[in-house]
Amino acid sequence: MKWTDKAWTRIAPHFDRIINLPFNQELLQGSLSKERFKFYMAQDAYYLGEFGKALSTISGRMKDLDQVLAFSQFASGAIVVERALHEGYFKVLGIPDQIEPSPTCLLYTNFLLTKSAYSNVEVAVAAVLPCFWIYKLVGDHIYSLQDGIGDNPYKNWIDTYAGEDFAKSVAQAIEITNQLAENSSEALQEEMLEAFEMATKLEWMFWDSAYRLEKWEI
Ligand SMILES: Cc1ncc(CO)c(N)n1
Repeated sequence: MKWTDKAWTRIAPHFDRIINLPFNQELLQGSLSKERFKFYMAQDAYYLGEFGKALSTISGRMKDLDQVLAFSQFASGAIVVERALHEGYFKVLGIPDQIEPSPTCLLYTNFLLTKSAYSNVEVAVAAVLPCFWIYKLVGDHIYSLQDGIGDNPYKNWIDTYAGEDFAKSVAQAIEITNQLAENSSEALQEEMLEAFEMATKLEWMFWDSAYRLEKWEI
């Protein structure tokens, strides 16, 4: 059994909960409030910058040069999307350039940065995989279900993650993770599963926190 099959079994119930989150249901219907989308966009721009740094760190820790290249391309991809948000949605929605990360956003990005720097590189790769895989599946799900996509104000955003370019990166990330897992001990594979599950939960929390417009209590 491939590592990613085991990983999927582990997170399947979390994935159902992600699909059913009010944020994603309303995004799909196009009824999500501007305020919530704006909050999400600002937090996601912060997230993408830190995610890019984590991917870059992983790139430098890889042995295989094809994998160094793949992760450095993923890193630039994340920063390119961050820049596009700044030039597109930030201007349209009136989001300030300096963003204070919400508690959940800080928790998630710090989790990724810590794993990428201090865990075995196999675990680091497993920790970033949900950022690819979950977004692809959520993007595809929303894309396939929504009626009259032309009318959805969030069409551009949905297209980013249901598109061909992102699909290629996701397939590559999945393949690399399986290659690394094949050469890892049972114990290391289990550690990879734990990191993968934790990141999946953090993805759930990220959408949930945006819907709640999460604030610092102090
Ligand atoms: C929180 C989050 N996870 C994953 C992605 C896609 O890489 C994104 N844009 N935002």
